[in-house]
Amino acid sequence: MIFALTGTPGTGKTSVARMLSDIYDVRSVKEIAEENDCIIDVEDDSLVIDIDSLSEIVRQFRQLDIVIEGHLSHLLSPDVVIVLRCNPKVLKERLLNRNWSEEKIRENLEAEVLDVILVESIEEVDRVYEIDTTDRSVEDVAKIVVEIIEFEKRGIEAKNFKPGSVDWISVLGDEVDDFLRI
Ligand SMILES: Nc1ncnc2c1ncn2[C@@H]1O[C@H](COP(=O)(O)OP(=O)(O)O)[C@@H](O)[C@H]1O
Repeated sequence: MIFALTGTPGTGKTSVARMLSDIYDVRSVKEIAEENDCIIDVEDDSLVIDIDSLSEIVRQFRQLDIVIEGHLSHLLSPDVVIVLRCNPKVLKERLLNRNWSEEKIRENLEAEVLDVILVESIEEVDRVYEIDTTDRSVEDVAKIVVEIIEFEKRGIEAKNFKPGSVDWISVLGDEVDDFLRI
């Protein structure tokens, strides 16, 4: 089975994937794209990837149990998608530590507020989970991901962490304008 670990940049995919790599075969979208010559371009330190070719390649992994980490992983025809979420106020602090342009940070915060990756995942795949990482340690998030994977490997839907629990617009209230290009 192919498990996609996705989410807006800064939500903790790399950190959680590092913990999972002791248990599962974990690959990043970036490394699979590099190994298979699927990188079209690099724009503002983001990769432009040939998603169709990469999806074809990823299909070969279906016989294995593999976790693919990256904010495009949900677009590679996985069996299950796990979306990490993070309160935009916390996410903003994390992204400010990257030498990204203000515009790029705002775009990513806007995407998190508007559930962009969750919506894309639901459009792509039936089995989608959503974990709010805001007040959880990396270890706790990794434990939840393992629980979901182990349930799904047995053909059982993990009842907790189904999409719909996160609503940043309500949480942010009047502050939401600060995170949207208004
Ligand atoms: N659950 C968490 N609690 C506290 N800090 C976290 C958590 N997850 C990630 N971080 C921190 O947030 C930053 C971004 O994490 P990272 O794993 O690089 O995110 P992504 O791979 O989604 O871009 C890192 O500094 C990391 O240490």
